[in-house]
Amino acid sequence: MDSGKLHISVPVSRNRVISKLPKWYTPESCLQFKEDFHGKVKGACQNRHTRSGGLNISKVVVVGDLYVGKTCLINRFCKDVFDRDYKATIGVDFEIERFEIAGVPHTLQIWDTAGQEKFKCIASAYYRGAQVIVTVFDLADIKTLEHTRQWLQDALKENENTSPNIFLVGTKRDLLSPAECERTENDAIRIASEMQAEYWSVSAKTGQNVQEFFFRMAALAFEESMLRELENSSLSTARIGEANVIRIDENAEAPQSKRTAEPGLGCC
Ligand SMILES: Nc1nc2c(ncn2[C@@H]2O[C@H](COP(=O)(O)OP(=O)(O)OP(=O)(O)O)[C@@H](O)[C@H]2O)c(=O)[nH]1
Ligand SMILES: [Mg+2]
Repeated sequence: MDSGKLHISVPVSRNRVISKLPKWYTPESCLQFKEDFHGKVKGACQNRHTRSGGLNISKVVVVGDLYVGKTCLINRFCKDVFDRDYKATIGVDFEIERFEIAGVPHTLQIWDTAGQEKFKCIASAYYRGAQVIVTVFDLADIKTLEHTRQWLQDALKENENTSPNIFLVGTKRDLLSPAECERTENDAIRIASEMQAEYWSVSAKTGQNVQEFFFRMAALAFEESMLRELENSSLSTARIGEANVIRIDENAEAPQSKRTAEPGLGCC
């Protein structure tokens, strides 16, 4: 063991293993048509060369109007549950999801923010450092789609020097007929292309497209993070541990699962 480092071997659950780059939702809604990971990333994964020693984390921030279904979407993926009763998110919550992608461990830190206006300034304090921004709207409530531009603008303001991956996600697909869904999707895809976002329609209630969306997002975030790391470490590379090994700095603050920020601090 390296001095000052603690090695923890925790297996990634079998349903979080991604071996190939997952496909887009539809070709019209997609920005990246490649069928496989970038050649440099595949090479690095095969040789298991990264600098991070396997502690590879992407921060995902989920934003959108109140009641659009952000929390339900995250809970469907992370816990495979659906709650029909509305419980507003107070400030922010977060979930940690660990994956093995192309044989390399990768973690998503998923920040679920409150849509209610009174919590906006608490939530926006957590936008900084996002590698992925997920802008969510309700397919059955068209004005929530119009508001996504503002949500994205606010999230990007806190990430000016980076280029986060952007997704636009329409929820509650189960509430719409196929014809209604198609009409709203056409509008959403137009807005997504203005935002330079990839578009997905999902239902947290039925689970439709939820895993597919999170796998695609995790894989693209992983690829970006690997490319960034390869660029930064072209001279000094270190061999990472075997897959499923996470190396944690003892001095680093350990992330806790599901933490709720205290409301009432600061400006709101
Ligand atoms: N039919 C249906 N209802 C959904 C779906 N997703 C969420 N809902 C319902 O929509 C309501 C709001 O869901 P939440 O996930 O709490 O909404 P939110 O965006 O997190 O809201 P805030 O935390 O206030 O920002 C709840 O009553 C859910 O049961 C879905 O896919 N289908
Ligand atoms: Mg919520």
